[in-house]
Amino acid sequence: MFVPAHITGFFKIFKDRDFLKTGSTGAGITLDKGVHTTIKPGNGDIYFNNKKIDLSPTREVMDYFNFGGSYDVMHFSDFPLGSGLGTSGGCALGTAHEVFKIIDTYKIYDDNNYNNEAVKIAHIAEVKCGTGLGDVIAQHTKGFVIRKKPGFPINVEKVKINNIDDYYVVVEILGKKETKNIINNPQWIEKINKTSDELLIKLLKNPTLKNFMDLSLYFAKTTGLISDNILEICKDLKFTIGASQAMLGNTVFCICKKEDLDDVLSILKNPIVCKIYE
Ligand SMILES: Nc1ncnc2c1ncn2[C@@H]1O[C@H](COP(=O)(O)OP(=O)(O)O)[C@@H](O)[C@H]1O
Ligand SMILES: CC(C)(COP(=O)(O)O)[C@@H](O)C(=O)O
Repeated sequence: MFVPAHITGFFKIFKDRDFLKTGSTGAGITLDKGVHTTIKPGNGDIYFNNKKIDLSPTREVMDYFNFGGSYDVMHFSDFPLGSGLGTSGGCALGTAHEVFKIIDTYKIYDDNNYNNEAVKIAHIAEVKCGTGLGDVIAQHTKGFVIRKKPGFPINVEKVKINNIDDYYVVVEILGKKETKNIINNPQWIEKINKTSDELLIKLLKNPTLKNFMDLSLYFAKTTGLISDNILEICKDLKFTIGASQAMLGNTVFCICKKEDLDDVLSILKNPIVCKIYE
């Protein structure tokens, strides 16, 4: 199962005793790169790019199904963990889908039921582990996704992108950032939430990629989440549709048209070229 990476530009945090009501509002885009997950008979081990690790959201999904003992989960990811590209969410959602395929060999569930249950299980795993709030819902929806309400029932707007093939998303990963250190910190929550309310309204009024990028950079700067280094890179990339810091990572991302791609690649040191994935 392939689950696309997801870049959040801006978001607001909602915590609730009910994990299904916990989540985030905000906006982001999914990419044609992400994480492929398979499951095979084994000992309950988790592998990430062939390295055995105990990845908490994946473990959470396996435990939900009491799946620990007899299968291994293999994640093959285009991006490292901790880069603000929804990799943990992709691992959780891919695991949930693959487990469903195995446990329901008699097709008791119809595909739509699969989908809904897999998304809920993966979302709960992310929220419980502190590794995400809205990625799974965005990765399930795919494309340019505005999340209007947190958690479930899912309430999102999938924005139609005309001439989607004209756009490139270029990312550069400059380091790691643990999501849980931000979304569980009261000071950060306060900064994030007082900034993001107006942004959602502004984007819904003018749902363009340009406006998304402008609002994302405003969010990254106003909350203080953006690093000085990434802020400088974003200034160098102002000729593009827009550039900002992927939330929550130490990663810069920009959206550009094909005619500007070579100039972007000349500025970034280790660029990864992606497309928007719907
Ligand atoms: N080597 C590792 N072993 C176990 N867990 C890891 C390892 N490297 C990263 N992780 C975990 O992966 C998760 C990454 O989630 P997150 O910070 O949300 O990053 P992302 O933006 O990739 O989703 C964190 O819980 C982190 O502790
Ligand atoms: C921004 C974030 C809270 C974390 O995203 P990541 O670092 O990619 O796990 C995301 O889950 C969201 O709610 O939009």
